[in-house]
Amino acid sequence: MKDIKNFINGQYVTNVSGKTYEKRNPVDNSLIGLVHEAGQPEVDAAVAAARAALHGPWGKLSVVERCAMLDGLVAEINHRFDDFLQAEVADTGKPAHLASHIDIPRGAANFKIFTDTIKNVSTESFEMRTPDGKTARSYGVRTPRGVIAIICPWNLPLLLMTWKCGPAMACGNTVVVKPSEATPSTATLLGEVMNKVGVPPGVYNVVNGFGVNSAGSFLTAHPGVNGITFTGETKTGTAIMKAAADGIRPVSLELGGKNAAVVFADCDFDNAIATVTRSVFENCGQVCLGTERVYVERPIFDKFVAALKVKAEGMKPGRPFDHDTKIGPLVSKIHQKKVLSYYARAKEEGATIVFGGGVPDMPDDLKDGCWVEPTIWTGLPETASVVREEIFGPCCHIQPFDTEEEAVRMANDTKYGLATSIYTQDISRASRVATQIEVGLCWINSWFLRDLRTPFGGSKQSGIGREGGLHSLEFYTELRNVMVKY
Ligand SMILES: NC(=O)c1ccc[n+]([C@@H]2O[C@H](COP(=O)([O-])OP(=O)(O)OC[C@H]3O[C@@H](n4cnc5c(N)ncnc54)[C@H](O)[C@@H]3O)[C@@H](O)[C@H]2O)c1
Ligand SMILES: O=C/C=C/C=C(\O)C(=O)O
Repeated sequence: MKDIKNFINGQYVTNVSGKTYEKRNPVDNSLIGLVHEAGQPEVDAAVAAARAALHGPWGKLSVVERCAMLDGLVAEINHRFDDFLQAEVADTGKPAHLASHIDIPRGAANFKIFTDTIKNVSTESFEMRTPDGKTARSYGVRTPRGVIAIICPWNLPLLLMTWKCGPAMACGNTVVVKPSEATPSTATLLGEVMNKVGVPPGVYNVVNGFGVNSAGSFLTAHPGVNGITFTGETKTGTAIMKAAADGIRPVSLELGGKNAAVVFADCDFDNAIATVTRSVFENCGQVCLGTERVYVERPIFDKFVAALKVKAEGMKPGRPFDHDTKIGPLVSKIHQKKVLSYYARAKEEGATIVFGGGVPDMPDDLKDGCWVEPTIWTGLPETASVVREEIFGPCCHIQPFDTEEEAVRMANDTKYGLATSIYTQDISRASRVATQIEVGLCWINSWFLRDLRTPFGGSKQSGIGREGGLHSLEFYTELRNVMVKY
């Protein structure tokens, strides 16, 4: 059984309170280990260590020296690929082939993209004539923002944590990470790698625990934190934004979504089916960019529904390392209960259940896992709960449409604005629709393809700010203007 501790000032520590909580395997509900919950003392110690590290050897490194150290981190994460894979799969239950193609490679890539970016960043300079006839020149100076609080969700634990840690550290900040209570292992494991490559103590810290009245809220309320970057539910984003207001700390928020796929009759049908299958069911539907609303032009509606049903029927649930496993469990019993409540709601509201809607019949040794069936609904109005509210499970509602205007109107009819995918071979129409959809991320004939230099983030109630490439500098650095007269 694992003993999952906090990582503060380069040391693995438990806590003053002695409080622990169980981490269970979502596949079969077996006990993975005990997590030592960080309380106020541990959060205080982590923030103090991060503050001290800013003024120690870390703060004295040049950009090139800092990036060289982080490139060593990239190599060591790749060297310990299997350790991270085992830890992530144990925490989440996700299929190993998914984690080995998405989650773990991004753990390294999310540092590499920012060491490459930061080494080549310039700032602007202007010259002006002064009133007394002399000259003045301005130039920009970027400095680290300071101690960054990083609060992460459970669906892509290593990917989403390093997506914040990478730019934060490449820009010279120090960090205190609060992983999700459901998935503490990879963030905690990364501490070993930080020590191995010589990242000074206090630069990277991990406090495990929950949100309210636990490590999460202690961290966001801490006056020693200079910025908060958060990924999680929109309602949590609201709470964190309120906490950040005291002391006027900036936030970067990646929040919830209720993403649409818009499928036109002229699409490459096989590509559309294959890609929507991924965007609905991949990671057991636990991807913020995932599709829960599918709009299909009427001439191909029946054909599309039938084809997606065949894909859902082929989604064999199973253990992460079984080669024929196509879908894993949800991350926890709590989340399984939430998703099943929406399955029940859809039935009550009169949905046609094309496939799924319940719990799969699992072998005895897996029956206690957090399993749900991949599910497809049709026949509901746009006002139905499963069409309006984020479920974050392997399910979608498919709605026909007759005109482009109707499709755009329905896709935009949500408080969220995270991601959309559009399927058509008419590039003019694709561009026309993409510029009307109110989201931060729009894929055409594709989904979840990522160029890490591009701006990533949500509109409306799906987030604040953009992270990726140069865009991350806005949050992770302070830009100072210096003017000299001569
Ligand atoms: N936009 C994105 O890039 C993105 C990516 C992944 C997940 N998400 C969203 O995250 C949600 C699923 O993840 P989740 O269930 O872990 O989200 P969540 O909001 O319940 O928790 C996220 C993190 O916040 C912490 N937390 C909760 N309340 C807090 C508080 N008051 N103060 C400080 N910390 C607090 C939790 O402990 C956890 O570490 C979904 O809504 C999904 O859409 C968004
Ligand atoms: O579940 C949400 C996925 C988010 C993905 C990213 O933040 C990324 O690919 O950088």
